[in-house]
Formats: sequence, C-alpha cells, structure tokens
Amino acid sequence: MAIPFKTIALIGKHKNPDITTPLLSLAQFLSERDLNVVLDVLTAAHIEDLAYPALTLEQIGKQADLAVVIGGDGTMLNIARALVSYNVPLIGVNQGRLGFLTDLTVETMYDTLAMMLEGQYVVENRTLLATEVMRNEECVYKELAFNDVVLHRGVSSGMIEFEVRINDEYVYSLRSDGLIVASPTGSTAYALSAGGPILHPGLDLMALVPVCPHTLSNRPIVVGADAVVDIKVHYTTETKIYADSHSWFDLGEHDRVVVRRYPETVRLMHSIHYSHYRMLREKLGWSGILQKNGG
Ligand SMILES: NC(=O)c1ccc[n+]([C@@H]2O[C@H](COP(=O)([O-])OP(=O)(O)OC[C@H]3O[C@@H](n4cnc5c(N)ncnc54)[C@H](O)[C@@H]3O)[C@@H](O)[C@H]2O)c1
Ligand SMILES: Nc1ncnc2c1ncn2[C@@H]1O[C@H](COP(=O)(O)OP(=O)(O)OP(=O)(O)O)[C@@H](O)[C@H]1O
Repeated sequence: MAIPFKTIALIGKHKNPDITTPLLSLAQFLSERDLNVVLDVLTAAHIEDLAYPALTLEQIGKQADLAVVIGGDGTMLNIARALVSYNVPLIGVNQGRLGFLTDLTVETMYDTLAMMLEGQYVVENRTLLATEVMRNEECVYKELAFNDVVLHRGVSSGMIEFEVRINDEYVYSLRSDGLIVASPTGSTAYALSAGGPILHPGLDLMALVPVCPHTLSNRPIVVGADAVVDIKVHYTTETKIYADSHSWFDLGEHDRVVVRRYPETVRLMHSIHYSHYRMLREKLGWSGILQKNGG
C-alpha cells in the first residue's frame, strides 16, 4: 500500500531538553523509511548540527502531510490551533503531564507509527471554539480555543456578574467566579474540575460550566454546534477572558464575549487500537475491574 504521508513534521515541546533524544531517534526512524523529515524552527533552535530542514509552523502547514507533536497537552493545544487551517493530521507523543491529547508514549511510538504509516490509523475531527470580544460593536479581541474559552474574575477576590444569551435568547444572569465554555476536547480539562460533563470528542457540542456559581441551582448545560453564546459582563473589576489559558484579554465594563464553534476542525490521528474510554479510565484512574464482596 502506498504511504499517504511523504513529508512528516516533528514538533517538540519548546525548550524541553528531554525531547531531543526521542525526537532525533524518531527522525532517523522515519528517514530510514524514505520519508522527508522536517522540524519546526523553535524545536530545531535547540539542536546542534541538525540534519533536517527547519520550517516555521506556517511552512509546516503548507508542506507537511502529517505532524508528530512530542510534548504535553499544552504543546498540542498550541500546535493544533496554529495548524488547524492547513488540515494537517496530528499525532501526539506524550512528554508532558496528563497527556489526554498525546496518546502515544516514547516507548511505543516506533511500533505504533510504523502501523499508522501502513494505513492502520483512525482520524478524529475535533471541534474548536472561536471567541470575539465586542466593545461598542467593534471587535477588540479575537482568538481560537481548542479546549475552552473562560470568563474569569482574574486575581480579584470579588465575584463577577454577567448575562448569558444563546442565539439571541436570554438564558440566565449569574454571579460567580467565572464561566467556562468548553469544547468536547476541553470537557476533560478545566470544565471537568468545575463539575462539568465529559463530552465524547466526536460530538459537535459545547458545555457551559459555571465556576463556583453563587446561585447553587445553576448547573452546567450542553448546547448544540449552532449555538452562538453571547456573554455580557455587567460589573467588572479585573475580569479576563482566556482562550486555552494561553491567551487572555482584560474585559471592560459592558464588553460582550461571543463564542461560537469554529468552522474548521483539528484532525487528531490515533492507532486503530486507540480507545477513548480506555484513555479516560487510565488518565482519570477509574476502576477497570469489579471487585467481588465489596473488596
Ligand atoms: N482548575 C483547573 O483544572 C484549571 C485551571 C486553569 C486552566 N486549566 C486548563 O488548562 C488548559 C491549558 O492546558 P495547559 O496544559 O496548556 O496548561 P497547564 O500547563 O496549566 O496544565 C493544565 C493541566 O490540564 C491538562 N489538560 C490540558 N488540556 C486537557 C484536556 N483537553 N483534557 C484533560 N486535561 C487537559 C494538562 O495535561 C495539565 O495537566 C486550559 O485550557 C484549561 O482547561 C485547568
Ligand atoms: N514547538 C513549539 N511551537 C510553539 N509553541 C510551543 C512549542 N512547544 C511548546 N509550545 C508552547 O509551550 C507551552 C508548553 O505547554 P506546557 O508548559 O503546558 O507543557 P506541556 O508539557 O506541553 O503540557 P502539560 O504541562 O499540559 O503536560 C505551551 O504554551 C505550548 O503551546
């Protein structure tokens, strides 16, 4: 079978010396299979006498057929947002903490990649969120989020107050520490810590999860892909909006935060043996066996 991937980009967690050895070893493994290997410029900057071309993420987006990200969830979030418009499938090798988005390990990556390069893979299309801050009908901040868009009180100790509308219909007003609008991918991140539901990543949905709401009856809600979530901030001290916690913006009084599904999706590639439920079981420490007699 013809290999559908000719040029493979390797992108490592920036400034992490631990990734250099596995990354170069993976580069050699791929070169020996007659594949063109390229590295991203930030990763390449820390490697001496590099035998592979160093490309910007934009060049990788245009030239690579596949990108292997060696790092943690934080690195994958960043690279996925940067490459989403180029439709390059992404494979994650975990060198970080939890590794919800980076399911291969350094130990298993050779065997698993060899199988995937022979066509034994599945692709998941993952939803992203697009957010805009509107001030007097003018957009003053615009960002993409793979996990979540979070309205938060920042460092101030006081609660924030805001009003939520969905598709122009009033939903509720709330006083709380914040509100998380999570994609299915982000449903296992901050939203989960705040009591939100775990959404299967194949779903095209968003979860709205309040952070410490003052009205205890206020619960997380799940809305459809066509929902345009409009949050009007009533009173602000230091209120901020965060996209994946990587980018943020200081909100002013009466600013509106608009969140909607981004039309393009991130393509995550997994081995055919990948199981979302096994991953949840392992990462979240769920029990794998039923014990008899309550033992
Ligand atoms: N109290 C919290 O749980 C809390 C607070 C702030 C931000 N966050 C999350 O951190 C994310 C940014 O991640 P980071 O790694 O760049 O920051 P980070 O380095 O601060 O790590 C946050 C933790 O969240 C994990 N994580 C990230 N994305 C995940 C996902 N989709 N599913 C399960 N776990 C995930 C990471 O592995 C890491 O252990 C934000 O999008 C937000 O969801 C969580
Ligand atoms: N090659 C790269 N190009 C661009 N940004 C990068 C690159 N490598 C890492 N980053 C950014 O550096 C940061 C690394 O994230 P983080 O500190 O959370 O580490 P991580 O190990 O990837 O993830 P985690 O801590 O969640 O396991 C993120 O902001 C990520 O987007």
